[in-house]
Amino acid sequence: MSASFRFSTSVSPLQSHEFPRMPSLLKPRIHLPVLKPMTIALSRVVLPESLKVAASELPKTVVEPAAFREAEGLEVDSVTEAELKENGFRSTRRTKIVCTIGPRTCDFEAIEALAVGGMNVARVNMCHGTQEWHRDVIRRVRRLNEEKGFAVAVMMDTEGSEIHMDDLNGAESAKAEDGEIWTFTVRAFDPSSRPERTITVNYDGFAEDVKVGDELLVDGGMVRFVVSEKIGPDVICHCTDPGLLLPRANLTFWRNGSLVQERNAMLPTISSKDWLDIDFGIAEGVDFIAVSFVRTAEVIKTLKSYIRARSPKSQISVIAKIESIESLNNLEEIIQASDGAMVARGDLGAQIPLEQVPSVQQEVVQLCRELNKPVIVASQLLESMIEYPIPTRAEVADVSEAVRQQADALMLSSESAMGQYPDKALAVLRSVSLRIERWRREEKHYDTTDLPVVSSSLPASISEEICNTASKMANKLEADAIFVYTKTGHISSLLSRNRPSCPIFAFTPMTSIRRCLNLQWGLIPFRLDFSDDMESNLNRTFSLLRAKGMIKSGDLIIVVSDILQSVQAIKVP
Ligand SMILES: Nc1ncnc2c1ncn2[C@@H]1O[C@H](COP(=O)(O)OP(=O)(O)OP(=O)(O)O)[C@@H](O)[C@H]1O
Ligand SMILES: CC(=O)C(=O)O
Ligand SMILES: [K+]
Ligand SMILES: [Mg+2]
Repeated sequence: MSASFRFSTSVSPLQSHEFPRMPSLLKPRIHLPVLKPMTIALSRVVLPESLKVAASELPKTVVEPAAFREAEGLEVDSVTEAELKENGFRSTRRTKIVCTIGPRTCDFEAIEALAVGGMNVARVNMCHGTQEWHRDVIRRVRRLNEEKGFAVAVMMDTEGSEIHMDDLNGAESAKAEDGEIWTFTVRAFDPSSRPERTITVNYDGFAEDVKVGDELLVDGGMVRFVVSEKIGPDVICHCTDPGLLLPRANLTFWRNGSLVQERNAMLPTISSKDWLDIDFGIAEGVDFIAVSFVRTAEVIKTLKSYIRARSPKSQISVIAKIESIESLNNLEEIIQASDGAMVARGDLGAQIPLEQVPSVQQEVVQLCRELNKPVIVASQLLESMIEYPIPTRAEVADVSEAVRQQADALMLSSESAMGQYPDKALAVLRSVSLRIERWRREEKHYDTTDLPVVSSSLPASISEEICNTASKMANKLEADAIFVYTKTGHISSLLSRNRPSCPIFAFTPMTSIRRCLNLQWGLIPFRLDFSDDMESNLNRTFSLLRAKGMIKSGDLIIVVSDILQSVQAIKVP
């Protein structure tokens, strides 16, 4: 067995001989003319009929995201700082981590522990809890960022119009045994009047739509029932696969081996409750809105123009959750219209045969990279860690595969929301990511594939070419880091997309952009005010970073900026 395959419990600092440095390379420059920044025209908001009622219920004022403190100098969190100081650039983690915040992790200390453990994005799922609960969580994340210099972004995940069970009147779960008779109904009950083994379903057409003989799958098959009789609003079923029913668990029904989806298709992707949650998210200044059960690109476009109209200055990115058959049918248009995508394997696996999930994951990850959109791989990565302190070997293999595919981010769901070991689960994602990334680099597995052109105008194409060139240069010269100075964040995403072998230090004057960049592969975002004079920006950055011990003389840096369309290779003086 070669040394590089030897197991270690911690990620050891890489040996210096692994990164031969360029002997005496000083400032070769490739200069291109400075180009005018592009202006983006705002389109008018046209809400479809089905959304108009919901939208009219919303407050009329334009909501601005809450103001964030813009610190002086260079803003970076202590965890990144320590990591860079101790381990050097090469060993920083490239794959980002999203943690779902739930009852287990909602207090300030638990959120801080996740941030210290490497959480890049905190996700709140509007399926669960009240807006007040989520508001408290979002504000705690913001306080943590302000007090400790973190750039943890907040992602709000919409409930969507899936069919699901009620909240079991607050019970943690209910056990369905083999052969038991249960009633699924559209009638609602208060806790005192709920008949035994009766579940309310959130969708009025339910009893009309199911047929005797249909199979009812809870959470994609965790519990299974067969419909034996229909009595008015009540659907009588017997349990064929026993298990635990969890509050608000997702329901699908299957007929002759196929998912019944006609009815789902009539529900709006963004329900009236979702619009209220979206308004709440805009008001609270969330960084990402993840849209559940996206079916078409239209809904993404509508949401994006809605956000622009309500909060013109906000930087909210819209993430399309790929978790339905329709989303697969319209995949490219949906991803093109979005600011990123999530492979939401939980619901996806309830809609397509499980054995198709891995190839869909690979396809979505690849397509996102081609279209320059960040992609998150989500659900059941470390499911067993809800209960156990170590993952199964199969789970580690699954995480490794997502890292090997170079997805931008991995996501914890129940593991961090309500599991017993949120910090340990996070540590597993972190160490597996580091190990697999290092393995790829050692095997020189970094990508040299030519990515398709994404830019549609000349200035944008120039930026894109510069980023492709800079990444290739960084790989060939075995640079220590790429520095990118960006006001909008766009060029840093074009660098990230190349998956270069060294990390990318992204300097941006906006706190909100810094948070958004935290979802993207390989970017280490810093907040920094910079001028149009790149020479002085560089000198300032070098001295700030050197003072913090985060870079040292002789480090080879490739520099790109959206001020000056140029690539520079510089040795830190
Ligand atoms: N805010 C919350 N309050 C209470 N429980 C939560 C909360 N957020 C998550 N949970 C619990 O954690 C579990 C996993 O959370 P997560 O949001 O990832 O799953 P999910 O509901 O299956 O996702 P989705 O509905 O987006 O497909 C939930 O089923 C729920 O039990
Ligand atoms: C995350 C999510 O929504 C899913 O996996 O279904
Ligand atoms: K959701
Ligand atoms: Mg889902």
